Amino acid sequence: MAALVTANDTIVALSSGRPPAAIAVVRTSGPQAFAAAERIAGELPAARTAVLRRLADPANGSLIDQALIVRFDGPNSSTGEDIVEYQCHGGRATIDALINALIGEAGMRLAEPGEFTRRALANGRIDLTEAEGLADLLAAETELQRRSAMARAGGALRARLDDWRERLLALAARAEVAIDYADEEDGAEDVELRSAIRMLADDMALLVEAPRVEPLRDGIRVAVAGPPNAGKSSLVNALAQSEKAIVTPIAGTTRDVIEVPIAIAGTPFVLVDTAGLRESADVVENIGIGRARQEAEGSDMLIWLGSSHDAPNHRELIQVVAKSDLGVSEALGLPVSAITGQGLDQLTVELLRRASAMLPRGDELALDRRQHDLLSEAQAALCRAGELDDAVLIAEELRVARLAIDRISGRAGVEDLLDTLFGRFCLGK
Ligand SMILES: Nc1nc2c(ncn2[C@@H]2O[C@H](COP(=O)(O)OP(=O)(O)OP(=O)(O)O)[C@@H](O)[C@H]2O)c(=O)[nH]1
Ligand SMILES: [K+]
Ligand SMILES: [Mg+2]
Repeated sequence: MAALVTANDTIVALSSGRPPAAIAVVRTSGPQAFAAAERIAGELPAARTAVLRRLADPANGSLIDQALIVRFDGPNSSTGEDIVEYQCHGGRATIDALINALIGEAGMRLAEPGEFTRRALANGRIDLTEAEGLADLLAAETELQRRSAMARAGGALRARLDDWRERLLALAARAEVAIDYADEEDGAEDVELRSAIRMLADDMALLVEAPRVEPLRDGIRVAVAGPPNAGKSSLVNALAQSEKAIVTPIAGTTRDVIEVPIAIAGTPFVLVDTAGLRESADVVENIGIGRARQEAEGSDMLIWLGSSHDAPNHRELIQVVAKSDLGVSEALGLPVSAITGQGLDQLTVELLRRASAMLPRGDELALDRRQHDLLSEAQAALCRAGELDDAVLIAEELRVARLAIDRISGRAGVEDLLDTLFGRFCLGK
């Protein structure tokens, strides 16, 4: 893998949570990590053995703290570099004193967010899919999010990609042989090669079609839409069990799109309250209505409170008949009442039922959009290759597929992506 960062600097950061706390973990990684630790803590312990040491500031000899220190030797460390971890007392002043002493040493500086992980990636300790999984793991708030992120952070996707890459290289080698012996017409070998290519394409197709990470990461977007005064905001509040949206008897109360994140049984949803759809002369309301239409079409699910004749086209449309306590005139749809609570349980069950088809199950592998698009590219190239006769063209499609796989794992062409990714990390990770 290409070197992505020049690691002449040794980086320092508080890797544990916000102080004060019982214990803080300060990490250093880079070529000066051991030398700095020796000056502050004295002789270093054997690798991967925690020892208690007095920490003193080399600048003036004053005692900073008594702390456990652990040393990890590169390249077999989490970053691939020499690492020293300090587990000191977790008071603000203690942490500051230690960090100041560390960055006072030659070649040492504060780390940027995600920089430890970035170095792990640059040194091939993890691949891009594991770094992305780690970012999701740090952000996970529900149990479902945690398990899915764990699978990716733990290298399940990396292993799959590595396997595919090996197979692609082997197929490419066979295609090269076919090019060299093109004149000697060995039809049997061609048929075998093409069927091996199609098998690989089928393997990839399974993951291309699997549920995606985004609805799990960001919550499944459920638009609540319909005519003015249909009871949309009341329904959102009832589902969220909290008065998030303004409710009045005045038609046209809601103008902006209001997002209310909720978790139902560990599944993340974002309820989206919208402006009532109607012809309006009001400029502001019209903007809101435009946004409401966009949400109604673009959301993962749509709860529709209007007449079924006016319902927008949506794959996941849930037709409800609101204000059922006032009597249900139209038999089509699920009767719900924000006032009595009728139908709310059935509605939640329906949301969960549809959600389960959109979400990766447990630790089932799932891709995000970028990974999905690249894997589709690879798979499409293999499908084309499986139909070709000319070994030169087959070899070219195999190369296209391998490049796409390499971009998923970060072996090729991802520099533009790294800043965005590591911006999501906390300091010290
Ligand atoms: N009886 C009854 N009244 C309801 C129910 N839900 C809402 N209402 C009333 O209907 C009126 C409109 O409710 P909202 O929730 O503001 O309706 P909306 O669809 O968000 O309205 P806009 O944002 O203006 O489009 C309010 O007076 C609510 O109290 C219900 O289930 N039963
Ligand atoms: K209203
Ligand atoms: Mg409203």
